[in-house]
Amino acid sequence: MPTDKERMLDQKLYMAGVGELATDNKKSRRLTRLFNNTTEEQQKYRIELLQQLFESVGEKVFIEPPFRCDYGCHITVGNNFYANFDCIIIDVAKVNIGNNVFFGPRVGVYTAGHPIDPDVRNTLLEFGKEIKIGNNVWVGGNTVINPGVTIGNNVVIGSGSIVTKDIPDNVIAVGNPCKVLRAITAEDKQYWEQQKAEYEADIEH
Ligand SMILES: CC(=O)SCCNC(=O)CCNC(=O)[C@H](O)C(C)(C)COP(=O)(O)OP(=O)(O)OC[C@H]1O[C@@H](n2cnc3c(N)ncnc32)[C@H](O)[C@@H]1OP(=O)(O)O
Repeated sequence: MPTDKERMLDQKLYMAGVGELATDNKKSRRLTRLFNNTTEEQQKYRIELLQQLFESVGEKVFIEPPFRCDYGCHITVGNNFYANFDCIIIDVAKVNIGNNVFFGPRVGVYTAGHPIDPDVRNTLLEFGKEIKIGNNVWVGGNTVINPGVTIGNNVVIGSGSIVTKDIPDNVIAVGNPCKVLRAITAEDKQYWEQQKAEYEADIEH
């Protein structure tokens, strides 16, 4: 017979807050409280706390406090991750974040769902669906990523988007519900490389 935690990670209905889940949740509350009480002088300690909190953490990870999550131990973060203030990750299922991912302020990554039927919902049975975010992704501020969504590689999500369906590679996607606005092309690369060259020629070294 599986435990509630095993059913949760199998993306099936489970009862929150019981058994091992209660222990995991308490650990996460403690670590996020310690993290959110750190100062900017405590970067090394911040990383140590994230290493205890997350399933795995890459190099050069910077999360602006305050940060909140349900369990932490279901979150995998790649290299060069930056999350601006007030990021919330509800990780009742796995959340996999690739390399070079930037979050604007108030990004919500919500794996959790509740039954549509109120009688079943009111029993407090719930479920989670995994979220995956690829490499080289910038997620604009106040975006919500819904349960089960996969965002591809080289993607920009506009501010205030509600991402309800998968987003393919190499696009800008915006809105509620979030839809592809356009592809990211060689012209974008050329434009931004030009801007960078101008900066490098201009700036005092
Ligand atoms: C780490 C950090 O990120 S901190 C900084 C946080 N900053 C942000 O969150 C800003 C995020 N940036 C955006 O949302 C930008 O609008 C981008 C990057 C998605 C697009 O920028 P641009 O390529 O310059 O797009 P542009 O302004 O030309 O808009 C193109 C069209 O998309 C629409 N659009 C742009 N952004 C959005 C959005 N977030 N939601 C809905 N529609 C949008 C525009 O209204 C415009 O529509 P139109 O063609 O009908 O006039």
